[in-house]
Amino acid sequence: MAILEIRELVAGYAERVLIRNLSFLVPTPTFIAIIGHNGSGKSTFLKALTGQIPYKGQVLVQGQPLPTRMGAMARTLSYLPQKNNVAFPILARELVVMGLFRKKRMLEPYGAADYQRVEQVLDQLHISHLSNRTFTDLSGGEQQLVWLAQLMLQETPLALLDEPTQQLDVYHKKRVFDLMASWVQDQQKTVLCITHDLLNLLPLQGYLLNISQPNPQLEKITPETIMAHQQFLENKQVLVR
Ligand SMILES: Nc1ncnc2c1ncn2[C@@H]1O[C@H](COP(=O)(O)OP(=O)(O)OP(=O)(O)O)[C@@H](O)[C@H]1O
Repeated sequence: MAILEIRELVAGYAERVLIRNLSFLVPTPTFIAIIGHNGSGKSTFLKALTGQIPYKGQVLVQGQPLPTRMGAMARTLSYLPQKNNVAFPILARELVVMGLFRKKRMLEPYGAADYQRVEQVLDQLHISHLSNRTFTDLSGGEQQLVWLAQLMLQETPLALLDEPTQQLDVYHKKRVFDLMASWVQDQQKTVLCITHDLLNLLPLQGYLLNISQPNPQLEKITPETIMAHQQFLENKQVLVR
């Protein structure tokens, strides 16, 4: 049974279809880099998968349609949007621990073991020093890493990430791509990640999905395919749909 199957997905906004008849099948846990020009519809695709905008077609995870109830969806899928705002001062570790919400009963407090898990993921991201800092005081890149830590705690079979490395320095970019590779290889997760950092994909195993192409299809990541898509994106104008 396929881990993920997308059948004839059509999505977009009023009068503006951005994703047209997209179909692909992912047989085993894998990494998929979603690439394409600004405005080509990458975030729109993930918004459709997370039920934030209406779509036509089918999305099957382990043979089952994605649940529409938020609680049930949270067991299958974690999602890191491109922008995520917090309007109140909260310690980084308190934001991260919320990644365990679906494992808790209503109003059940977080305990020592939960905070230990938090410290583990902060350590994996090499940001243990941020644990006790006020989230709203952190830099853009630091905040991005804290959100990633929260997503890691959710431990869902499918993770959707919208430009998780956008604001990161080269060290943390590499760290995050390495971690995503390990979620797939060691934990059998399927990761869909929007990115403009094509060169960071070179050491990874998985697939590219170029949403700027007229009929996007999965292509195996190899140095040759990455360079071909890099050139395509550098030279082709944005497709106006
Ligand atoms: N709610 C909306 N209503 C109408 N149009 C929208 C809406 N949200 C996004 N769009 C438009 O849809 C197009 C695709 O947007 P989307 O965010 O999917 O692009 P993207 O490929 O993720 O781009 P980027 O690389 O810049 O993040 C853009 O032209 C955007 O202006």
